[in-house]
Amino acid sequence: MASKSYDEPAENIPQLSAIQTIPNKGRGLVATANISPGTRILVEKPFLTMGPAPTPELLERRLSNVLKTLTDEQRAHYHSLRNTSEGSRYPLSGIMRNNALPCGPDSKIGGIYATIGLINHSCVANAHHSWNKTLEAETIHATRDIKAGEEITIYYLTGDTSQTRQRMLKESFGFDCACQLCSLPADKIQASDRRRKEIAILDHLIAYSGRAMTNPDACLKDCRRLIKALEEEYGGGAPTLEARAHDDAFQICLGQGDLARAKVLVEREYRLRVRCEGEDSASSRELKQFVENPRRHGAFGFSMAWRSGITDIPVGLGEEMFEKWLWRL
Ligand SMILES: C[S@@+](CC[C@H](N)C(=O)[O-])C[C@H]1O[C@@H](n2cnc3c(N)ncnc32)[C@H](O)[C@@H]1O
Repeated sequence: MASKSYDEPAENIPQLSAIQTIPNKGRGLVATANISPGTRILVEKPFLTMGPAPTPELLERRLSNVLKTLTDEQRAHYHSLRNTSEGSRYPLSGIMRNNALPCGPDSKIGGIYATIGLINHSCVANAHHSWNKTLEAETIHATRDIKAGEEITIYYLTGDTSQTRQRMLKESFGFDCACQLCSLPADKIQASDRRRKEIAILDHLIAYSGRAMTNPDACLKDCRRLIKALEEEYGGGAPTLEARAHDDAFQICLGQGDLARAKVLVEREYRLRVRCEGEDSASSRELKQFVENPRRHGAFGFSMAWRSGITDIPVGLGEEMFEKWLWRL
């Protein structure tokens, strides 16, 4: 896979962050101004990309060849990155494994970034990273309010209870997590674990084969409980999980021919997507067509038991009554 060196940012955005040393984590990125949710903090092209190779020897050789084509500064940066399999026969591949981000949701191509690659993990992250196909660059968006001086963090992995997370972070990335959640006293971590177990159970129930069709009412209420549990655990910092729960609720209503609720739910899902990826991301664009016309979605009209039209969205209800209507309480 070819490597490319990019020095110019993909688009002009104000400088909102700076690289600093973070206790127990090495380098990291810190906000230099107050940042509100949905703000695009960074857009960056990888200075090196690499796909899988048939053998470890070949991957190591390819990386070695690609590194020769980079500038001294980029090469030095690559060698400064963490390699948790130090001492192994394949040091360059170790750095790649520990630091690359996939160039797209299902992409096997990994990219190495001068700045984004220095963002540390948190189990309650305040930012989201995603590959923007149009810009051919990785973007970082704030998902929660970030105060000037606060560290900007992303998820290397999400979900799971603390023990499982710690084990997976150690196995996959070679570190003991020192994030703000993992540093809390035991009783607070236990409370978080309980919420995460509830989230996992609800996820499982909603996805349970055919239940959305055989018991849509119960499934819709589980979506609402899941969204509430996510808000409680992540404080708005898990918009992709919240978006997925809204998508499930959207499809349940569509399946019952309920265009009014489907429209409200897909609008909420769209806002969550935009908050973490921007309006120009592929998934935001795809969702926009369903916001404009939910009927376009293939799930529409499996049954027409809850039949409604878009004009049936109630107007003039207070927030509480509107939520009661939306979730069929
Ligand atoms: C992609 S790098 C991030 C930049 C890195 N801090 C550096 O100085 O190069 C990933 C490495 O950062 C450190 N790191 C990231 N998140 C961490 C966390 N939550 N707790 C402790 N160390 C962390 C670990 O050493 C991990 O292997």
